[in-house]
Amino acid sequence: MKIDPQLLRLYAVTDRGHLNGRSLPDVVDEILAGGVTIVQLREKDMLLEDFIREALAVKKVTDRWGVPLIINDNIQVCQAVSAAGVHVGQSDMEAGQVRRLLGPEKIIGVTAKTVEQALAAQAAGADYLGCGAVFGSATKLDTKKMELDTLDDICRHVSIPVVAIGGISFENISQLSGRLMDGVAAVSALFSAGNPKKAAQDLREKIDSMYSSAGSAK
Ligand SMILES: Cc1ncc(COP(=O)(O)OP(=O)(O)O)c(N)n1
Ligand SMILES: Cc1ncsc1CCOP(=O)(O)O
Repeated sequence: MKIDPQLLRLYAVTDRGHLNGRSLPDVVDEILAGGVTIVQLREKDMLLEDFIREALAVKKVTDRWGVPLIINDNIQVCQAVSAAGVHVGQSDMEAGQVRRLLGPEKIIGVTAKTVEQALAAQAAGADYLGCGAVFGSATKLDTKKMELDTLDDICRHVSIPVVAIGGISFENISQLSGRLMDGVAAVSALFSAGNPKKAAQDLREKIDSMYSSAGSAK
């Protein structure tokens, strides 16, 4: 397995919409100080050169913490900044094609909403899966809620690690206790927090206690 499942424990997905005047690299620095284990730069509406400039600034921070930076959807940006990998969804470039373009070393994450999609992504060379939205999401409105039993079903069918995403907060994260995913991904719980470092610390504490009582997911 290319990616240590523990790297996915607390997966931060960025959203500049939540920054309230703060700079993205600064907030990323704070959440990394709080215990985030991997960062995905997610930009839906940015010119390539701006995306690359931002990715370089964020990568400076993630490199300082020794944490991988994943780029949402954009292979060109991943290659331009030597990011650790790319995350793609079901309506983005197909995972096998991403693997052919990026080669064997880069991390490829794929969104899977069904066991069939999960198995296809794994067969195509995905290194981890993102599954949700487990609690819905106000950040991504074009996503459907995923039942927690579907999340577990996907985890049982694949050997690559799985991260749950969608509406996960300090208040509801305990509902994931005993579920089979390897980690949780969050946007608003980290990026809209008044104190992002504390938000990450609090989530990380809950996650660590979930895994110390439940043991490893697989
Ligand atoms: C870790 C993780 N899981 C799922 C997603 C969703 O990806 P996708 O389906 O491509 O949707 P967008 O993020 O592109 O809106 C993700 N980004 N990260
Ligand atoms: C990118 C993505 N994919 C499924 S839900 C989601 C957004 C999660 O954001 P939040 O943690 O704020 O609900």
